[in-house]
Amino acid sequence: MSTVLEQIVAGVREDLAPRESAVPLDVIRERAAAAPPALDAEAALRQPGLSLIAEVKRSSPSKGELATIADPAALAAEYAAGGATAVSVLTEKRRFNGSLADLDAVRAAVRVPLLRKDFMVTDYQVHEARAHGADIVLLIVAALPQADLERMHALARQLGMTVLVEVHDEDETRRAIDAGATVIGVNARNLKTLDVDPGTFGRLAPLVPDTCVRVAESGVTGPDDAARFHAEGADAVLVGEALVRGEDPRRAAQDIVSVGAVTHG
Ligand SMILES: O=C(O)c1ccccc1NCC(=O)[C@H](O)[C@H](O)COP(=O)(O)O
Repeated sequence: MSTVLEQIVAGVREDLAPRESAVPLDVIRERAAAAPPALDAEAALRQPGLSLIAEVKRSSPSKGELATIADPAALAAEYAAGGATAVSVLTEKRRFNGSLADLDAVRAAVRVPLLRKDFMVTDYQVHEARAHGADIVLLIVAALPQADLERMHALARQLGMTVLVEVHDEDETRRAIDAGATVIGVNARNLKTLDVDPGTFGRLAPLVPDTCVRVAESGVTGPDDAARFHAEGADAVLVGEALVRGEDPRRAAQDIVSVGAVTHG
């Protein structure tokens, strides 16, 4: 029996085929090269305090529909107004009900760095992310053989993007470091079983070199969780469900960002 992650990746590959036919690799490459330069998301995430990567997430395999989000650009603008350092846009269609059109709409609406959140398994998707204005791409170690991880990491860096390399266990953390990752996301969610273990970040963060940006991903329900991850060494938290389910996403973003507020003087 295949895992949830394998099923998602199989669907992603199927959905990719018609896009590759409509816009061949050499064309998407040219579009990526012609896009306005990527914002330096890594530098933004390295600022003192706790950074928030706020996610536009309609649905998920674990929870089904989370929020309708008729206007992803308006939601992203609220996140940015609330102090989010970056906005993550899920572009996977089948399980998350996202799209590249969402990424385009958010790109047009906000000036903060944008993460294309998808299941990246080909170089084509990396060029595609850049062509649609992404400043950050996610590479999930569990979804990639090491050679692909290293090649796609290098490609995204060549295109000027920041790469968020996602891990869930010790071996994946070592593989991320070997691939040259400088921004490592520890996902509390096991993408094979969907179980969320809040202790994952605390266990793996000490294995991540101090030179890397450490991001705590998944299961952050609000400022208390964010404060705990910050105390355990997180430079940033990636939050989806808690923000999209709330009544006031700007306020919810502010509450998380204020956890790491740096006081001067
Ligand atoms: O969210 C899921 O159920 C999920 C299932 C399988 C693969 C990936 C999944 N989520 C992607 C993410 O990494 C999260 O959207 C992100 O970390 C935010 O998580 P949360 O704050 O718990 O919504």
